[in-house]
Amino acid sequence: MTIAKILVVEDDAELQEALVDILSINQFEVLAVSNAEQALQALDDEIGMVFTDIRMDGMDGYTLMKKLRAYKPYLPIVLMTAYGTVEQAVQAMKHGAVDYIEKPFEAKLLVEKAQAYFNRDASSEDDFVASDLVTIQLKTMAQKIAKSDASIYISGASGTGKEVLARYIHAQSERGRAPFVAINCAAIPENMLEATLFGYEKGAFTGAMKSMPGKFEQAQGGTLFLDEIGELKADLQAKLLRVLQEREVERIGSTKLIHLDVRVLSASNIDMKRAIQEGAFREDLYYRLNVFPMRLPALKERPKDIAAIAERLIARHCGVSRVQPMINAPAMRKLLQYSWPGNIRELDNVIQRALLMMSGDSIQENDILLDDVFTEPSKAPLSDALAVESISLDEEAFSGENAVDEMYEGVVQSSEMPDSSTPLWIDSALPVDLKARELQVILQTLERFSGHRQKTAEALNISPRTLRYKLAKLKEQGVDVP
Ligand SMILES: Nc1ncnc2c1ncn2[C@@H]1O[C@H](COP(=O)(O)OP(=O)(O)OP(=O)(O)O)[C@@H](O)[C@H]1O
Repeated sequence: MTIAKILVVEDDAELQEALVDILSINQFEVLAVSNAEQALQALDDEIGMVFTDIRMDGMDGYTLMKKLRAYKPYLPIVLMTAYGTVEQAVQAMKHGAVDYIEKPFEAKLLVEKAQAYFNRDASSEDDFVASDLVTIQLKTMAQKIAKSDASIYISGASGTGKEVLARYIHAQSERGRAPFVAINCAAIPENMLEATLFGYEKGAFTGAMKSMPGKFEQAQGGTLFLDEIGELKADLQAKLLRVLQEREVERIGSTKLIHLDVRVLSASNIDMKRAIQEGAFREDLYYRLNVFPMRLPALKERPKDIAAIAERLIARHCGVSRVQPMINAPAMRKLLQYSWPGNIRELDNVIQRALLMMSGDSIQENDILLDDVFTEPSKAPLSDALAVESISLDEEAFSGENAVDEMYEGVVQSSEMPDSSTPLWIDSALPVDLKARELQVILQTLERFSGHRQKTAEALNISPRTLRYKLAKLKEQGVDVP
């Protein structure tokens, strides 16, 4: 079994050394790196917690946190902030950091945080939230087949929770305490995929400075999850088939065969039957992967999951340091009536926005910003809507007292009218949503530029004066502006 480690990301060599010493003395396994790029490279299933500095050359700690979150939604991340960035750290906690510590800190505090969060990775049975009959049945089925070593192929649209289901199957299996290694076949550059999957020996190709085990080897004793398997090119499909048949792998540049004890789970959101018919995917490989097929329905096909998963997402984003708000009835109705084309990933975004937007102690209807604010009524693509928005933002004339309202008028008038007989402006929810959308665009852009006003104004294509005016307005309304 692998030993979980704490990843420390700190560019100050002396501080890094001190952190490693303190954690090691307190019996934690530690891996230290000096920047965010190295942290992303070092990330594997052995990392059970991250302490990261915020200001670093290259990618900063916030961006790192977001990337880590996308890859490992439950990984505890603690930000180490310098004086003056605490407010931003608090803001970052709304986006998924579980905690922060202000520099300089005492060794005792570091150890307390490590003890509180280390390995509090929630990849447990409770992760796969199931409240709708269809998902409850799927979960029961998953529990049964988890006990066997059968290959399972999970189909379902993007964001329906295929990886969550795969983790659940692994956790329920006898391999549950061994590694779960996930690889997204579409996310790795084609020329690196073979080496990533099967490993390589030092000198096997230019840049192979040292030998590396592949994902198959890393998953020894456990489970390998091959996501977006439909993206594999023909030559790799043939190699994968051979590895699955022989249960042996050969690193690139080596002739030594390594025996594998790995269960393989795979998933895809493309129509594999069609890919086979079109000759893009090997039928023999598909049947080897698909000993047991499971299909995750779209979120709209399992409406009873919406409330339960929304609550779980709120709990995840609030962590231990923020009181978890309730979703009031009109807000919940809005969630239930929506079609969720992006499934749970989209629900996750909506919940994060709501947590950012809300001001009282519960999430209200206006805090729910759906992606269809523009697309559904006007059938115009979101990009068009944003273009309209940025044209409106551009208008200096809008820096007056009624600027916001004038802006919405402009948007409504310049939007394409729906063919239905209901005029757009009769939709009473629209101006509120548009205002909220503007707030969201501004805050996201500000965040992207770490609060830098000039860069934010340039990116939004508005003058710094207009931005200042809008930020002042937001502050007046009680919005926490970074
Ligand atoms: N049943 C569930 N309960 C709670 N959270 C869930 C559930 N299913 C999915 N999620 C959350 O939804 C997001 C998307 O899930 P996941 O990555 O598993 O989807 P996916 O189908 O594998 O997506 P893709 O096809 O794009 O890789 C993640 O944040 C995940 O934690």
